[in-house]
Amino acid sequence: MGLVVEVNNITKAYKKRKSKEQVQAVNGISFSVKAGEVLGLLGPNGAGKTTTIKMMCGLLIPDAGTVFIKGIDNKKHRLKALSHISAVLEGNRNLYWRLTVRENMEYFAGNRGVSQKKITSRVDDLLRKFRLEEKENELVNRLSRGMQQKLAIAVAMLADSDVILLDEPTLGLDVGTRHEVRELLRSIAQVDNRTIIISTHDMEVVQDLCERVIIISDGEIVADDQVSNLLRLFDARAYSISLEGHLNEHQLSKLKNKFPMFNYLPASHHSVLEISFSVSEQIYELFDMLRHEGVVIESIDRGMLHFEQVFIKLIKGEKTHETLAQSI
Ligand SMILES: Nc1ncnc2c1ncn2[C@@H]1O[C@H](COP(=O)(O)OP(=O)(O)OP(=O)(O)O)[C@@H](O)[C@H]1O
Repeated sequence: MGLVVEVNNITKAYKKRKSKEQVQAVNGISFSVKAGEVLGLLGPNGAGKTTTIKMMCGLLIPDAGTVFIKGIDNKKHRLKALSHISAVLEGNRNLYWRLTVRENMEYFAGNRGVSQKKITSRVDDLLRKFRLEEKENELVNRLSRGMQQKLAIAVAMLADSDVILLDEPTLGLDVGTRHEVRELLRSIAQVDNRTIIISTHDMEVVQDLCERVIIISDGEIVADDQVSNLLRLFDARAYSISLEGHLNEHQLSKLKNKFPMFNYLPASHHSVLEISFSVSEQIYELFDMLRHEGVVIESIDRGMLHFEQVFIKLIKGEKTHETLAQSI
């Protein structure tokens, strides 16, 4: 499979408004994306995800580094490179609020080069697929946030772009609409075999949709791997340990000093320690410590991890990209 997106060592600093200080939003990020890949960009607030997306779709020019879309430099041949991209940015900024749903679709279809003959059938098709037919004559500013978001994604689907960039597609949506948007994205990814890059805080989007995830923290990549690999790697080191009786304050603080990532759940006659380790040998250190403190272990089970916990570990610097690669 060919590379559709190549991001090479991009950096971007913003000037703070009132001072001369600079914020280094993106600090030397490189990655490439293959045709048909669904990639998640994850990171805490202010990590640099939106800045990265904006540099990919030509809304911001990197201070250094290059972005190639289908082998075309998006700085030197901006329009040609961008003809392969559709982007849905935060806040549905790509919609005209005083036009109706259908008018928006028709306007953008023409704008993205869909031939006059095909516009009606293409728009009808997408309105049906996105379940927006009943709202086709509604002004966009009267739509709910979820409908606006669905329309913004439908608009991005009008052109047959090779790459779809989505910035926070499920932000601020209720549970039902979030689910619906996830299902739509899944069908787009599966049926159309397009390259999709999604920046998100929504772990369900990552776990359900993305094959691969890049985690950004402070403008740098801290992990770049298949979601399944990351889950497996940390899953093997997560345990749920049932203890006789309860731990006292002193024992808890000793644990905290040595193993910062644990959950202590006291029940009536026993307690449960949910704990995960950065290296598996640490479990023996835990056994030693518990034995030394006279704590009796009732049972040990393998813990279940959700991607959210993996994410928190990576952000806390438990593993870097290099060490992850070595340990897989
Ligand atoms: N226009 C701007 N002017 C100055 N600083 C900015 C501007 N846009 C972003 N920043 C700063 O750059 C850094 C990266 O911001 P960015 O929006 O790319 O992060 P993000 O990962 O998308 O965050 P979030 O998840 O909160 O949307 C942050 O420190 C942010 O405050």
